[in-house]
Amino acid sequence: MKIIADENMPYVDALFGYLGKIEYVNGRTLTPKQVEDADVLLVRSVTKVNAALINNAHKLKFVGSATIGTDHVDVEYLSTRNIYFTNAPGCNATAVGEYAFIAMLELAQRFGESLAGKVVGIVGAGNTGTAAAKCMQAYGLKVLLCDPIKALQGDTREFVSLDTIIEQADIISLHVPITKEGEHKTWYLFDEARLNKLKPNTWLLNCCRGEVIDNRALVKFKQQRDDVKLVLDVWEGEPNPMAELVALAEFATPHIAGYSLEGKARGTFMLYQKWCELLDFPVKKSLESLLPAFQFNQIVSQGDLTEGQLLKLSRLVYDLRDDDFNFRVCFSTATGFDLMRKNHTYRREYSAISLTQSVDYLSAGSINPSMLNALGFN
Ligand SMILES: NC(=O)c1ccc[n+]([C@@H]2O[C@H](COP(=O)([O-])OP(=O)(O)OC[C@H]3O[C@@H](n4cnc5c(N)ncnc54)[C@H](O)[C@@H]3O)[C@@H](O)[C@H]2O)c1
Ligand SMILES: O=C(O)[C@H](O)[C@H](O)COP(=O)(O)O
Repeated sequence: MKIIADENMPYVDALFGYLGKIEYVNGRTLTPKQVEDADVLLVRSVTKVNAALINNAHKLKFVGSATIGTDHVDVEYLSTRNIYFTNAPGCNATAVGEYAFIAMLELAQRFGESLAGKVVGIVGAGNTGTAAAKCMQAYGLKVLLCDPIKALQGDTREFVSLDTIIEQADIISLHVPITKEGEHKTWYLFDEARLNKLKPNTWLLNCCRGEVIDNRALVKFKQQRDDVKLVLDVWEGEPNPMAELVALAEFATPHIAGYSLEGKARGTFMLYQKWCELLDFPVKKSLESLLPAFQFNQIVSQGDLTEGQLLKLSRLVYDLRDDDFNFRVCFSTATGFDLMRKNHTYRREYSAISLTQSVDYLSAGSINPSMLNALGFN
């Protein structure tokens, strides 16, 4: 069996190696010729899987995308060809949630503010939005959720309108899929008119898809409204984001909010599980056995933990400043965006750290251990 896999997908050898011959490819430049004799195609979000790519791949029976988003796949076409398709819903939700939370801690520190006490509006309360909300709520922040689709589906959480979020939230974090049609379409959800409604000093984070914000309008808006702070992980026109916008963002990264080792491993693992299920093979491997122990896997706390110390602790698993710095150096070269993603050093999730507290830990005013556990620490 021939398995074609994106070179940026970890653990393919460990999970699929015994099933066939694996060939690694650059997902962005993959050609029809390269997939012609594939039985299995494993991709990430940069590969457009459509008739143009797989028309001549007559043996192809399985396409797996180790991602949450599916906007790069023509799912209808795959179904007309009877090719099984699966993605990996939720695989990197924790990574995205922690990225958003850590970015907020970073903004607070950079601008001499306290994150505690702020109201956060989450737009899109699915896997990543819920993971982000979990961190915010663990830290005691008031969270407003906007998800008209979930509300209609009977989700029992409390939801508010997007207008309410814009009016009331100090921080807005976007977690919707990109959709171009329908009542709830998200393409340019934040257009010029909506951006102009943002209240003073709003922090706006986009970790979902670049086109959810009209990037040109955002440049114009931010040039006039520097009180608004931006954290942008995704961009219109990837892998070539607008240079003006990168310069205006407080934190800028190349679509790596979901790039924790756990998140990427989970993505590949979910495809492996689906493939085994389909062939009625036993699942012989476990996700835990793939992950190495983290360098700082145990932390002993000697006392109070302030917001600044929580940020320092968070930087052990993920230092956003490094990615922001490296991105600004490399994004404008022809391959900079993709190379940074390819060579990205895997960060870990909070769960990679176990906390042990010394007896005097629980003093007044400290961030207590149950809060850290709720954030995701072990
Ligand atoms: N930056 C990254 O690395 C990264 C990682 C993972 C996912 N993503 C992107 O984030 C998107 C969301 O991921 P997820 O796992 O949370 O998906 P999900 O499907 O679990 O949740 C998305 C939610 O958005 C809601 N929604 C849709 N249209 C909306 C609208 N107009 N207003 C408010 N809510 C709306 C849906 O009802 C759903 O609950 C993915 O589709 C993907 O494009 C990016
Ligand atoms: O949809 C997703 O899951 C993310 O956008 C994904 O993690 C992006 O990473 P890529 O697949 O491009 O490596």
